[in-house]
Amino acid sequence: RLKLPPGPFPWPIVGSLFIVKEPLPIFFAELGRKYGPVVYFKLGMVPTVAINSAAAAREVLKSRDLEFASRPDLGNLRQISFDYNDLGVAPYGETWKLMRRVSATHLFTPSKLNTTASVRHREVKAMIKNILDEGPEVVDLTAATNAAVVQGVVNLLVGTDDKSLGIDARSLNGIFEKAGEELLNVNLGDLFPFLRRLDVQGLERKFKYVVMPPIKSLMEKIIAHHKSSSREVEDFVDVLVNLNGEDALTHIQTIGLLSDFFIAGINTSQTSIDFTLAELVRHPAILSRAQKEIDQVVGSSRLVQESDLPSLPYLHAVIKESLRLHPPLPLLLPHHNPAASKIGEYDIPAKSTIFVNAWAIGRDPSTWDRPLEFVPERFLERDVKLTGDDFSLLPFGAGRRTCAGYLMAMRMLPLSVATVIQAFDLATLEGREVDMGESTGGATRRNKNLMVSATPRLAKELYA
Ligand code: HEM
Repeated sequence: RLKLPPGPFPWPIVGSLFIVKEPLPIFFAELGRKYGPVVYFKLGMVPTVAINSAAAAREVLKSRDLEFASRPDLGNLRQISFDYNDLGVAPYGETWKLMRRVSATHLFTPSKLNTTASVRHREVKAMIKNILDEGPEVVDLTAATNAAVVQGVVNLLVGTDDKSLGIDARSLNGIFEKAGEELLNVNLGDLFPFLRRLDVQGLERKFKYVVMPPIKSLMEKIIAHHKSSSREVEDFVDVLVNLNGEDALTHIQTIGLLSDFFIAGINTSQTSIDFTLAELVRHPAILSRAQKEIDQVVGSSRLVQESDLPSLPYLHAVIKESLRLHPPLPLLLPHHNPAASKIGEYDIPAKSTIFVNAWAIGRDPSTWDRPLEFVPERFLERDVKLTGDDFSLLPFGAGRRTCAGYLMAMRMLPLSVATVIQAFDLATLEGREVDMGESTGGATRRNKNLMVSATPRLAKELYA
């Protein structure tokens, strides 16, 4: 007899579907308070486990990492990944290993990232120019930073600054945003496998015939352009089309990997910059301490550079605190165990979907003192790394499926925040508080754009 983790009663066929409430991270945390850190339930017919403690997360992502390193086979994911010819949602196996190796050895190495630092510096300059042009009294900081992130990531990936490409970053991002929205639709075939082949809602047909063709043809245009021209700074496509030997990717794998980077890299970066700036605007003393640190290390005659980042420990503490409270992917990406496994004393049936609740773990009162308060100082006293070796802080996940873009994200995020606060004194608009309302599910976003006053702090020529 299996010893399953505790959880709500599984009704035949529907399981616990009727008690599920959005937002899922909060719902799973509530289940955790009732049943314990490892909760078992059925979403429709699918065995599902919610992990709400650092100790249980350590077991899933470290001790039994290999057993839980796959992803569930979901209809929408299959379509968006060109039939799992990708990295982010491919099952654990040979394609995933190839994609991961290519990403780790050819794209996200420190030396490769150094060669593209100029692209990121250009984009943060665009960010502060956007803010200056709008300010100083009323600035939509979310819009200004989001636009620069899109431009920056897209330039790093496909080099849209190369005018002969004839594609602009915003419209390219637009087609991925649409695909991202479609991804959020619950596919009944995933919950009730006997419906799978029928595609009763037509979601998979929509992906196949409406959503994916424009993505595929744009990616094909971009790849063809890169094969016949070169750029000053090598972008990701340049690297991918020149791979050879055992690292060479097929045409569809190149498209799948690039699409992953668009989907995984843009929203997460925008959300984390936006939340961090919102917390700083809400906490003027913390903002001022972070600005002082930058002033001391960088001065005011030049803008902060990526090479300055290691000398800014308080800035890093601010970033960690923001990611602790507001992980952009609060449930990571779903994990999956193809074979039966265990977590602690409990049996986990084969083919379960595992949600690691990074949101709840980051707010766990048994780990964090004053868990709901924004206190960056806690990370000056306690060195907790973001790379998943401390399982109480998991914004990037951990183990084999940890974020592939971590090194790039941890350049873009601190650089963007540091440049904005070095260049501007930010304050809430008179009489208004920062609205921290968020919609959270698979991914989190603040509901309202961050409106602030932004008074320049540096000489005019630095904003040009
Ligand atoms: C602050 C920004 C970011 C955060 C918080 C973040 C967070 C995450 C998380 C939580 C996962 C899932 C880990 C798991 O399932 O265990 C993930 C996976 C991934 N991320 Fe990120 N990410 C960020 C930025 C980026 C960027 C900039 C890129 C690339 C351009 C990227 C590419 C990926 C990919 C490809 C995966 C799938 C890895 C796999 O399944 O093997 N991410 N990320």
